[in-house]
Amino acid sequence: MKVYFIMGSLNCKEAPELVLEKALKGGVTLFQYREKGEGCLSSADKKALALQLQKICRKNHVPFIVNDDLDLMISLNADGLHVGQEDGDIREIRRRIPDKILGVSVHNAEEAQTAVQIGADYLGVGPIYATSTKLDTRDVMGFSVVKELRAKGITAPIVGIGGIKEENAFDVVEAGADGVSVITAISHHEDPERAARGLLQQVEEAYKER
Ligand SMILES: Cc1ncsc1CCOP(=O)(O)O
Ligand SMILES: C=C1C=NC(C)=NC1=N
Repeated sequence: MKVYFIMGSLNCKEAPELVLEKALKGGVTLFQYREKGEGCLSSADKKALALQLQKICRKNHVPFIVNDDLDLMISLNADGLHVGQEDGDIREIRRRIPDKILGVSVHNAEEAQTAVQIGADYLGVGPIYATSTKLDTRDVMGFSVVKELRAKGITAPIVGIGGIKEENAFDVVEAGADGVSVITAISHHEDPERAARGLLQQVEEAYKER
């Protein structure tokens, strides 16, 4: 969970395969393929890219997670799925993929408790900081939302998400997250390997403080 890279074709300035190769070299520990936004790939093109990125994750022994698209996840036999609060019935999804990683986006303790009770394997919490990558986010929460979830007894794995970069990753982990998930801090960086390495260093530094 330390450095959870998320991206799709629209988030990359160069070939997504190349960005992912570099990010993995820099120490990314988990990857999510999230093909979303105006003009994103669909059907055959989306599946073709997903297969390419899955192959690269396999080669690097990093789990490959699919965002939202349960059918794609099943057809690829991916390692898991990440869903939001609105992406269909989480109970139903858990029932259909009992042995896969299931990540759920949550925004407060109530949503977190429900997700854990249903059997979520990790929680994506945010947006922690302002982000222009996802336009329909809830209000920016700051890393205190992570502290609150821990204070309310949520012990499940948590990644913070939203506007996270090398400069602020430490605070998110120090607040109690197990890692950070990022899109543009890596995908828009001219050297994705260096970006990933810098994030990993900050996360591991914060681990020592806990
Ligand atoms: C998918 C998602 N969910 C909450 S914020 C966000 C976008 C995160 O993108 P970035 O890391 O570029 O801010
Ligand atoms: C919206 C999201 C929140 N958290 C994570 C980890 N992934 C997402 N796609």
